[in-house]
Amino acid sequence: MLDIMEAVRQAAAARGRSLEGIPFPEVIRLEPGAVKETAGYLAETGLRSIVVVSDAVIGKAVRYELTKDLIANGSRASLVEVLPNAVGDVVADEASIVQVLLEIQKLRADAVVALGAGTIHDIVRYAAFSSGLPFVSVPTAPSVDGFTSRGAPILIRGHKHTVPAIGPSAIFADTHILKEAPAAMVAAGFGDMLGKYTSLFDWTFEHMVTGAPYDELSADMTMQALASCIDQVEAIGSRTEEGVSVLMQALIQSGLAMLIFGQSHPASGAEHHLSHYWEMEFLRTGRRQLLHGAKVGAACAVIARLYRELADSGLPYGSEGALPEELRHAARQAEGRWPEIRQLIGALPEPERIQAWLTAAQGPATTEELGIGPELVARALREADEVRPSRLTLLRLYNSLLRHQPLSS
Ligand SMILES: NC(=O)C1=CN([C@@H]2O[C@H](COP(=O)(O)OP(=O)(O)OC[C@H]3O[C@@H](n4cnc5c(N)ncnc54)[C@H](OP(=O)(O)O)[C@@H]3O)[C@@H](O)[C@H]2O)C=CC1
Ligand SMILES: O=C(CO)COP(=O)(O)O
Repeated sequence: MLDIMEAVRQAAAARGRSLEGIPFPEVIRLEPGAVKETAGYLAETGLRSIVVVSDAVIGKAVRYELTKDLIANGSRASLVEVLPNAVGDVVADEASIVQVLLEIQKLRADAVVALGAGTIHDIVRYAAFSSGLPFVSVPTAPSVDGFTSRGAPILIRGHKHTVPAIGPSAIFADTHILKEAPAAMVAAGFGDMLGKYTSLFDWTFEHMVTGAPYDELSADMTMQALASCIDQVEAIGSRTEEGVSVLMQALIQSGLAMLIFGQSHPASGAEHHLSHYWEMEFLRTGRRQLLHGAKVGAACAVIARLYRELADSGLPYGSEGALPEELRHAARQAEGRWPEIRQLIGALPEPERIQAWLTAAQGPATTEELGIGPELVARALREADEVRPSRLTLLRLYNSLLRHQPLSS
């Protein structure tokens, strides 16, 4: 398998792009048995007082072996099981973060290990960042692209904010462990990657109509990671060693693209805003959470359908004069550049194609299959852009124009 960092360096060099100052992980291992290297890395780095964070779901055997290795390497180790909320979900919220912070303080820790999937990583990246400590990533499922990113999407008083934090100092992705992850989590990782079709479109759109920063290297890395998953969808769905490795490599690469750009634009557009909206709604109404990537995959098809309709109908102009200046300017730009924008929308896969890929990856393909009803889908389409008002997705411009339409008599 191609060394991931070497591929990044080559891609950057081909563009004459400097990677100076970007806080990449020192070590990226994606191989069978990689978890065994964790304790040695920490000891060699002089990090001896380690808090290992997981939740009860992770196999006791992995936690036991890791803790045993840390002690054998002369480290002090403390294991924290993040507790679930009232409905039984471990979520990245204030309570979980404080639970980890208290343990870090009690042990006077030098470093924190995230042993888990996306949620555990976000709790740890924020708690470690707040404590000025490094964290090491040991992913247990190829379910999200957040392992190597540096933004932490966390729930504060029920609202999903993404706050700056840190990426891992090292990542030990053990394919023996990843391959045993539930099929639904593997399919969710594929769904998170499929969402890059619409996130990359939205990023390009925002750049075109507002001049917001765009980074070709991050965009190309993300697109290439997505293409490798499409290419291997059958192997991913069958959870072969090769399929799971390709998926995990893509998720790491997509996370690195966010790390390089410094924000999540390459990986997160309107499809993520729909997913976050549904997550917040489930939390508010006391329902058990759905997997992030499963929501993103289904939302990608919903957004692709809407954008294709807009390509045919055009945006609902007429009220742009009532928009705040920034949005008014963007609306004018979008009007002027509509032929190019239509062409970009035309390059998005058809929603049915997206759903067929999700099915091939053994995941839910539609919002109905996920248990998200039509009313909630429609409401999210109308309101989800408010989850990230600073991002000018096509959904946000469309909704802003609709919201400012004069009331008809
Ligand atoms: N920072 C970023 O850039 C990104 C962050 N995210 C965030 O990630 C979160 C979602 O993470 P996701 O991975 O989908 O789900 P979770 O981390 O919530 O994991 C879901 C459940 O699966 C369990 N689990 C993990 N690994 C295994 C395994 N090998 N076998 C059995 N069960 C396992 C988890 O336990 P455990 O908790 O121990 O892992 C948990 O109980 C969201 O909050 C999302 O916003 C998503 C993408 C990017
Ligand atoms: O989930 C993400 C990328 O997959 C990041 O999401 P946000 O941009 O909403 O933080």
